[in-house]
Amino acid sequence: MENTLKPLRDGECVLDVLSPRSTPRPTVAGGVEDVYGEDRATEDQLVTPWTFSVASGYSLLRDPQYNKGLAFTEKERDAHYLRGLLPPTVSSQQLQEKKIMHNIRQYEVPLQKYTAMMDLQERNERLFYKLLIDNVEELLPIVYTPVVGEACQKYGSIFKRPQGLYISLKEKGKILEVLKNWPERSIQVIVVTDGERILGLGDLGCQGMGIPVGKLALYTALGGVRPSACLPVTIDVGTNNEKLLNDEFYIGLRQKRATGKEYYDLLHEFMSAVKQNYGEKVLVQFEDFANHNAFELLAKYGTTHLVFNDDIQGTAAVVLAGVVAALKLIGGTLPDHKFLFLGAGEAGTGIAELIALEISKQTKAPIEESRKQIWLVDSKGLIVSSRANSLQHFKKPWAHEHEPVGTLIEAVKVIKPTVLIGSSGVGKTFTKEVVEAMTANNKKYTSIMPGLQIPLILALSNPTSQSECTAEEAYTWSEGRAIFASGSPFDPVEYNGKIYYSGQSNNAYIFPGFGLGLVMSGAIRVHDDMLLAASEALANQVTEESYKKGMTYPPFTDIRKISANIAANVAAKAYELGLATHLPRPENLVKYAESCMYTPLYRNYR
Ligand SMILES: NC(=O)C1=CN([C@@H]2O[C@H](COP(=O)(O)OP(=O)(O)OC[C@H]3O[C@@H](n4cnc5c(N)ncnc54)[C@H](OP(=O)(O)O)[C@@H]3O)[C@@H](O)[C@H]2O)C=CC1
Ligand SMILES: CC(=O)C(=O)O
Ligand SMILES: [Mg+2]
Repeated sequence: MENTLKPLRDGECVLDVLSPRSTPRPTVAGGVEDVYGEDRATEDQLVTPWTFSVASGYSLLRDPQYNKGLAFTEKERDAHYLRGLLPPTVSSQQLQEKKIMHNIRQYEVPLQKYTAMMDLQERNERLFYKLLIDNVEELLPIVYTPVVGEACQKYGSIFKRPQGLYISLKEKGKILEVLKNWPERSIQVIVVTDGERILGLGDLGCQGMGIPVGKLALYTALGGVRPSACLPVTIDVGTNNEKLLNDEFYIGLRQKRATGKEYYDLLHEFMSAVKQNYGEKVLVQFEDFANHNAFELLAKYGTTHLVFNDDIQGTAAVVLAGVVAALKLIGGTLPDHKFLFLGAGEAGTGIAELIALEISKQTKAPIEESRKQIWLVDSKGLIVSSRANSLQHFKKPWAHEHEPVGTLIEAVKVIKPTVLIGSSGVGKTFTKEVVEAMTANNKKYTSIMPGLQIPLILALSNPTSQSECTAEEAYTWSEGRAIFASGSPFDPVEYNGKIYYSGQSNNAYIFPGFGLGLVMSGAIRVHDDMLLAASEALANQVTEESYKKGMTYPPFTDIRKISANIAANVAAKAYELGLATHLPRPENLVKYAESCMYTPLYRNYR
């Protein structure tokens, strides 16, 4: 029998274990003798967790990377010791997909659909990705926002098997060894969280793991990065969430969050180990860190590592793309518009800065000038110069000269923005009064040019429960005038006999293609111009059909093509900036991106 052993790590040796296939001896009870004596061991006796790894027979069926279930052909069943381990039927991948989609659709509770998808990922990776790619609009809300939010809240209860690396304070001093415990060696993309700001749900500690797992599933399904090159990581420094600390099923460290030096030392050890283990070209995506750490980590590691903060930078690129695309519907040029944000954290200030950068590029005015048409409201009201001394550093550039304004509704009335962006993480904050005031402010434009649809309202906060308003509220309260998009998806809405479609303004449009562009060009650093390149590529993919529906984003059904275009534009910028190391530059970068993309079709086994 030919057993194909998985590659060993450097310095490892094969233990000459007894294969269960070698001379099994019948026992009195009619079973097979327990050659290791494990079944007879008591809890107090030490035993060795013997294991062997072969890509054939029973273990092949339990290896999600290679398992094909009923799709193993007759020939493969013979060649790989599968006879009798499967029922006689041979299915196609299409039939398997049809069956599982049918089963998933039977579940009424979204979390059941989520666990069904995670179980599939654990069982048959290629089938999981085939489902996700072919049914992206239906399954994205399950493996990603909003359902992944609920999954994180209940992660301890639904936890079955680890899907990523858990690096806690207990691993301090050993992080390089911990990385080596992960079975895959050639990692290209790491998504890491410390669980402190999971979507708009706050501190979920170690249970934030659902986010890197979900984001990386999208890296593969939407961006074509192969699954074995993706590594989800959760850094566990404790949690300040009392509910979790008192939950008997909580899976993380039961302590308050470490801060200051202890926190930064652990993060530094992690970042150093990552570079040492995977090299300079591994992409580290920071995800859902609280803003008191996120900006600092990005600034610190942006000059030494290939890092990217999705919440600050990915969100900025997706929103800029949506606004630029929306100009066809709302009229004017980007510099003509006035922006008001509710929420001045990672997403809010990140978006504001990229919009200001793009305005500066277009007007050739200094960025300080461009910032003046962008206003932000935080939990204490409008950010104005009289507050400058008490503001966090990332808010300071937005402290414009103005009287203090305490509430959003007052700010809408005095600033009179054409674009309103919600990035506060607090649901229901775009009230009827706010949407009506936005609409009234912009009535004069729409009456002069009836073709225009103003205002543009983006309710970015996730999951759906935290959305600043619903699509129905936006359309109804604006009497059908608003262009609306949201971070989590909403179904089409009927208002006054017309169907209104809203887009999903979510960084999921950007990070998979952005990451692919970095990986395929061998980029060593991220540059703001690459974000502008990604944003431009996305805006250019919005079709006439989408515009006709009032949407400022292309459909997710086209996402692989969109990601290839984003990747190509990002890679082109990396080459132009001299930050690409994969030389020579491929001539046709879109074709090259497509050729790099993982496809989930089954492969034939010899
Ligand atoms: N659609 C998408 O692709 C993305 C969506 N998001 C979503 O955006 C939200 C915010 O994320 P992020 O920016 O990282 O979070 P941060 O915690 O960094 O920022 C939140 C901001 O909202 C402000 N805020 C909180 N409550 C209120 C309130 N009641 N009124 C006014 N302002 C308030 C905070 O004010 P203060 O500073 O005074 O505390 C802070 O400025 C989350 O729900 C997240 O899911 C994030 C990234 C991408
Ligand atoms: C989408 C995303 O990254 C967030 O809500 O945090
Ligand atoms: Mg995020």
